[in-house]
Amino acid sequence: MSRILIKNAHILTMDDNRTEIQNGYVVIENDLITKVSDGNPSGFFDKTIDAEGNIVMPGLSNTHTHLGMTLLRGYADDMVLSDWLQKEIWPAEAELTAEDVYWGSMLGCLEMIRSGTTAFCDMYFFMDETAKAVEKAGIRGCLSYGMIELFDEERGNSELIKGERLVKEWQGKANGRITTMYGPHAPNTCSKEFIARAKKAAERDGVGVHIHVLETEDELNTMKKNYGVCSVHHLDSVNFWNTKGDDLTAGVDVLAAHCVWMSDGDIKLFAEKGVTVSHNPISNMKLSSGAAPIQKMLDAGVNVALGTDGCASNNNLNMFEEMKTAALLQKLVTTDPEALPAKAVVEMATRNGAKVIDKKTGALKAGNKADLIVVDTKKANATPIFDAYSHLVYSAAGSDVKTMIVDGKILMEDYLVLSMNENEVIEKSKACAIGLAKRAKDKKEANG
Ligand SMILES: C[C@H]1O[C@@H](n2cnc3c(N)ncnc32)[C@H](O)[C@@H]1O
Ligand SMILES: [Zn+2]
Repeated sequence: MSRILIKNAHILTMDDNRTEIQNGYVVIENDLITKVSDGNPSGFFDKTIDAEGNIVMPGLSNTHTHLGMTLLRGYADDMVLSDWLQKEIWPAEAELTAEDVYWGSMLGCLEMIRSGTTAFCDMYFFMDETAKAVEKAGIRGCLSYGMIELFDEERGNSELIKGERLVKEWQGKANGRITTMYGPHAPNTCSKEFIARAKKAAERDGVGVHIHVLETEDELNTMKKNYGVCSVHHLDSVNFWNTKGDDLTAGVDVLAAHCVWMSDGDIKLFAEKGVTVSHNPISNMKLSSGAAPIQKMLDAGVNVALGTDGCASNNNLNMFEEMKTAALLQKLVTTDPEALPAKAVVEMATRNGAKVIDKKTGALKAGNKADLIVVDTKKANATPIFDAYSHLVYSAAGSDVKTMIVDGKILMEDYLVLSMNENEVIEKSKACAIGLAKRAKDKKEANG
């Protein structure tokens, strides 16, 4: 058995009581937390980490990513979503290879480790490669193959097979660090019949579903024009939002990314059904998609988590930036400075996201999995700290994350990443990105 002690910590447990402990310690035995307390620890430890008064908290959960897209960081900016996807991103993605996605995913894992994200929910292609990267990097990943049916039944059949294969092969692998979901892309790229089939498969396999919904006003208008209802009600007619399953036995998580154009009725429905929303404020602002009504969702009792979206629309995976932006955006659009206070944002970025990834993460307490970070407070931007939540949201940087433990393993210690060769990942992913961009450009020119 391996025993790790983290001592002299300013602990934010993020448990049900949001207990905050000054001068506390955490004991980790193998992959689990066995004690979180103040006072003096006793016993023998294989490894002691002196937190020196730094903040120790659950690792952050990035609940909406397209990790292989990390290679497309900065590939096409300053465009409207439909043009951006159809004219730039999808043609480039058509040139992706398995090797590209492996190194893009490794790069994404590296960036997440360096900025405090211990777990993420992904939807992309060549997912075996992302799974291999997660296995190697040591973090936690909830992976879905992005199924784009395009209202073509035959294409839908083959997409569903790919989605199923990921679930069958990877669910629970890497000591449970890898989990899976079904990922029907969106209600304006997939028919509701197809999305309903994906949901049924998820219930059968006991895994969740991950979808984009009401990201743009254009989606809302198109759905209303074509079906007479918005995306949320369109999919409610096939029970897509039910988290209990048709037979009310097998509960599955439903993760809805963006949710910018939600009506009050949609919000009420999500609260009743127990849907988790992944709010992606930076991507929504960058693509001018709009501002999701997050304070309203929280008031209605919706479980709202936070995500960065892919690296081509953000353009990074830094959850500290996402936290600050989320808070500022709600204050701006509601003209209410009390909207989305710092503590609520930290809840979104930790425990709320953890609910759809692994229910034994997202809070530091005995019995939970040991997924945590140490945030360095010996910094100018961390002086003084009157309130730890305020510091994390309004002043801290991703690069202040000093040490990370996932599943009881130290992935980064004192700013040194231990689970991969950082230079190799940067060089290999850069070479892949250059090759990918060149193939995409050549193809574009050949097509005139
Ligand atoms: C899984 C699929 O989702 C696409 N994708 C990436 N970003 C977004 C977004 N903001 N909205 C919709 N789709 C997106 C990826 O480019 C991939 O094609
Ligand atoms: Zn997305």
